[in-house]
This record gives sequence, structure tokens and C-alpha cells, in this order.
Amino acid sequence: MSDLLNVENLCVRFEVKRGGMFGKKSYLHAVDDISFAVKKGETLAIVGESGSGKTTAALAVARLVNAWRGKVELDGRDILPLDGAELRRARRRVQFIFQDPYSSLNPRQRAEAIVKEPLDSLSDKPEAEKAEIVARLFKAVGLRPEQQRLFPHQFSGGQRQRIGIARALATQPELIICDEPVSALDVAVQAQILNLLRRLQKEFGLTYLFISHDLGVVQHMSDSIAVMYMGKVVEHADRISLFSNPLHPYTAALLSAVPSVDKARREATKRILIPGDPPDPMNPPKGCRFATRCPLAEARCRETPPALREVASGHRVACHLVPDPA
Ligand SMILES: Nc1ncnc2c1ncn2[C@@H]1O[C@H](COP(=O)(O)OP(=O)(O)OP(=O)(O)O)[C@@H](O)[C@H]1O
Repeated sequence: MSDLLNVENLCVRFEVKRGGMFGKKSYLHAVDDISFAVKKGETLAIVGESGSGKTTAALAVARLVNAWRGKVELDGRDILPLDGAELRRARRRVQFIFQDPYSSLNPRQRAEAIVKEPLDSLSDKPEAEKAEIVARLFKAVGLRPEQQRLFPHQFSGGQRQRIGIARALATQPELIICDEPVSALDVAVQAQILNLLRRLQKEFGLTYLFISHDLGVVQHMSDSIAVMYMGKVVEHADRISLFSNPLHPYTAALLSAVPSVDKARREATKRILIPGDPPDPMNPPKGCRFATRCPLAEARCRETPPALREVASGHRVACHLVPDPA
């Protein structure tokens, strides 16, 4: 399968003023030169702790925040320079499911109007056709026809996320960015929504960029995984390689916190605690960004930033301590 999405050297920075109105202008580099690709019909998960830049990267891919540098190619065409009708077309192809089904739906709109909204803003279809599409989508996400007329507060959290999913599907997108789509939901409901997302992926041939801090969820939802730390991708591999052979000390620590159903594995894996807090994002460490918290860090880690390099087929890592392949 060819790549649907190819992100190259993407950088997003936010201007931050320090010291009041006349303070010096400086920048927070929330996403700092990241690259990844996702094959058609597959799921790439982006994981990392809060503040690592996952959401900002996803918003930049969907053109919901401005990238500072880099490329976001859909089927080989960079969508970052697009505007006008071409941008509208690209927006139809890339849709977003938000984390919080409580705050991402307008409480004053009926469910059917919420699901129809992307068609109103991005398509020129006649009203009757839009109504048909909305009715089909309610069915596809497991909601009943009479629920179309209800308001968000009349739904449970899981049902609200189904509305969010139906809205994301309205323009028949190819790429859906799921930003922590189940983290605001009860565990039992989480499984239902994840199953729904998987079923829809098969049914409509969707490609997912799946943002999560929860590796337990990612284990069930991804073909490949990119691990982010302080704006950088530190490791990127297919799911099986990453779970069976995590190479970056940060990935190993994240994985050690995932409860395993396999008793032998549970006993063999010792929980690795990551000491301290992430450094100030306005003032990142000059070498490896993880060096201040890495139990294995050496002098070179504090001095020189490690490049992301391929150490096994499709397995890339940014760590000085991982040897080159023989
Ligand atoms: N609009 C903004 N202005 C300034 N800084 C921002 C803005 N949005 C995000 N940031 C900063 O960019 C960095 C990355 O944030 P981001 O929300 O992308 O991380 P995340 O990994 O998605 O975290 P979370 O899981 O908490 O959403 C953080 O340091 C955050 O404070």
C-alpha cells in the first residue's frame, strides 16, 4: 500500500511573550522537525506524555494550526500552501475527532445539525442529499433515527462521541485524526468506541492518525507507533517491533507502565519510573531532550542531540546509546 499521509520536517512554534507588553518575543517549539508517513487504510499512533506536542502536530496536519516549516503531503501533494477552493477540498479529505465529547459539541445544536455542519461548510450538496447522508451516518455509528432531533445533553458520553465520529465521517474523508478519542470515557464505553472506530476503518477504508497517551489503547489500535517527547519523535516502528523491542529509554519506561494480560510478561517487566518533570519547553536541554530524566544518560547525551536513525528495517530511534546495526 502506498502512503496516504507523508509528513516531512514539520515544525510548529508558538510566539510567547515574557515580561509583559514590552517583553522579549520568544518561541515555544511545540513540534520540532518531525517526519512520519501513514499507509492508506492503516493507523499510526502518536504517543507521549502531556505536552509532548501530539495534539499540535495533529492540528497542523489538519490545517487547524499553522505550521512554521515542513510539508504535509496527502497522496504526494503538500497541503500546507493550499488556500481557497483547494484548501476546502483538502479539508474534506482530513477530518478530526476531538478528545472531549462533552465540550466539542455545540450544546444548542441538535445532533443532526452537528453531523451536517461539515457538509454545510465544505460541500455544495443539496439539503435533501445532506439529510440522507446524516441519516446514513447515524446508522453507521450505531445511533437510532429518532436521536437525530436530540440535543447533546440528552446523550451519554459514549453516544456523544458517536456523534463526533459521525460528524467526522460526513465529508467522506480519507484521513481521520483521532485525538484521544476515548480518554474522557469510562473503560467499558472506551472498548465500544474503539471497536466502532475499527469497524468504520474497514468499512470505509479509512486511514487514522491516532493520538493517545495510553499505550494500552494504542496496542489495540495501531499498525505503527511514533513516540514523541518534547516536540521530537524519539522512536518510530511498527507496533509489534515497538512493543517487543522498545529501544529508546523513554519508550521502555512508557511500555513498562502498560499492564500486561500475559502473566510471564508481567513478571518479567519491571516498572521503570521516569524521574522528575519534563524540562521547561521554552528552554529545552541542548543535547538529547530526555537526558535530564534518562537513567542511562552519558556526557554525550547532554551535549549533542541524537538524530532519528534507522537501526532495523522500519525501526527508527533517536538515542546515542542504541548501537548501529552490524
Ligand atoms: N496555543 C498555544 N500557545 C502556546 N503554547 C502552546 C499552545 N498550544 C500548545 N502549546 C504548548 O505546546 C506544547 C505541546 O502541547 P500539545 O498540546 O501539543 O501536547 P500534547 O502532547 O498533545 O499534550 P496533551 O496530551 O496534554 O494535549 C506544550 O508545551 C504546550 O504548552
